[in-house]
Amino acid sequence: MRLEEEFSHCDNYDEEEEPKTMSQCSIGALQQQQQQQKFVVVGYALTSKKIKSFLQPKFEGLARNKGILFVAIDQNRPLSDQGPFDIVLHKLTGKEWRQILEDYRQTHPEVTVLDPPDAIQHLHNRQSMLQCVADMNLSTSYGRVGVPRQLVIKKDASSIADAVDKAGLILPLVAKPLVADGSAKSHELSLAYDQYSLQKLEPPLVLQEFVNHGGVLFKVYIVGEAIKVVRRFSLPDVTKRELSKVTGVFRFPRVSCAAASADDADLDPSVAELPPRPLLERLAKELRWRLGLRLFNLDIIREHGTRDHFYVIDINYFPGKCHF
Ligand SMILES: Nc1ncnc2c1ncn2[C@@H]1O[C@H](COP(=O)(O)OP(=O)(O)OP(=O)(O)O)[C@@H](O)[C@H]1O
Ligand SMILES: O=P(O)(O)O[C@H]1[C@H](O)[C@@H](O)[C@H](OP(=O)(O)O)[C@@H](OP(=O)(O)O)[C@H]1O
Ligand SMILES: [Mg+2]
Ligand SMILES: [Mg+2]
Repeated sequence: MRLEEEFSHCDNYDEEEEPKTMSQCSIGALQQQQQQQKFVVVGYALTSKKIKSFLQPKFEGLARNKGILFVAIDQNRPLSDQGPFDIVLHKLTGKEWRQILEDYRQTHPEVTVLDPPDAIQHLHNRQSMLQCVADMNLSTSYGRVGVPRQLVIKKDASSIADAVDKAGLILPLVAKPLVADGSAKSHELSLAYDQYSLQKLEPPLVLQEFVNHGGVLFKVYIVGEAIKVVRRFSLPDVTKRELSKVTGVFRFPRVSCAAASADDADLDPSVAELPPRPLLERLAKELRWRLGLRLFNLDIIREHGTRDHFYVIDINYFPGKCHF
């Protein structure tokens, strides 16, 4: 079932209505509302960090006014004893949890599990994450979309320089932990400027060619068939001059996450121009199908000096700051 269909019978709710919190709704009023129409019940299993960022009271109130109820899943009780749910929304890691969800999907085909755990697992490895984009080889009259050239190093830091040389990768390189499981460590990235310093890196990792993109990236949020694009500040370009002078490996912070939105900044229009909508729609549609996911975002950059050469550098499941 399409995500939009799940919510379609909520469409007669007044969007402008002021959201009410649970405490504002009297039990009687809630029961009356429940009798009048069917609620869409979303069972959620999220980390406390995610609950804080995503399930804010205002959002829950707005959802309730639209006929959508969020109910916490108790991880200490069997999932089948809870609910009934129309949707299970989750972002937890661990083999045990994945198995619980897979079993539940088999026994409850009428419930939409957002999203299937195996499909999400695909994004937890930075190599398999971008494989779909590479396979797609998208090239249209609006532009082309690829992934930066990259190399996986499973172990042995002393062999990295040779491997990079053999693969013909061009410095500087972005070093990213191979596993992207949402842990703080999985977001510890660094930029390596010279061959000699590569031995300082800690495998397992992915080494990706750094693509100059004018210091701005685009985050494309995908929720079912809806997409939303925002600008974020990113790493600045590395000039040839800088590359010839600088040596070493430099850790960098989660720049696109921490940085303020670049949407209102005074930017060079050729850098700030959003990627063409038809190109993003085609990319999103294909990725939804290939990844089997309905709730994710991707980071895409435009190669500086070009109008239409794009690179996807990251894909995240159920990201934090959806701007819908
Ligand atoms: N190949 C690349 N070329 C240029 N800049 C890059 C490249 N890869 C990453 N970056 C920069 O590093 C940042 C972090 O990289 P990436 O998005 O892969 O990490 P992440 O930890 O998964 O981020 P997120 O918080 O979005 O999950 C990007 O937002 C971008 O600024
Ligand atoms: O909406 P954007 O700016 O893209 O930020 C998200 C990141 O891209 C995701 O990688 C984070 O999720 P993980 O920490 O599970 O990777 C995600 O963390 P969250 O799931 O804890 O909210 C966000 O920080
Ligand atoms: Mg990213
Ligand atoms: Mg990421």
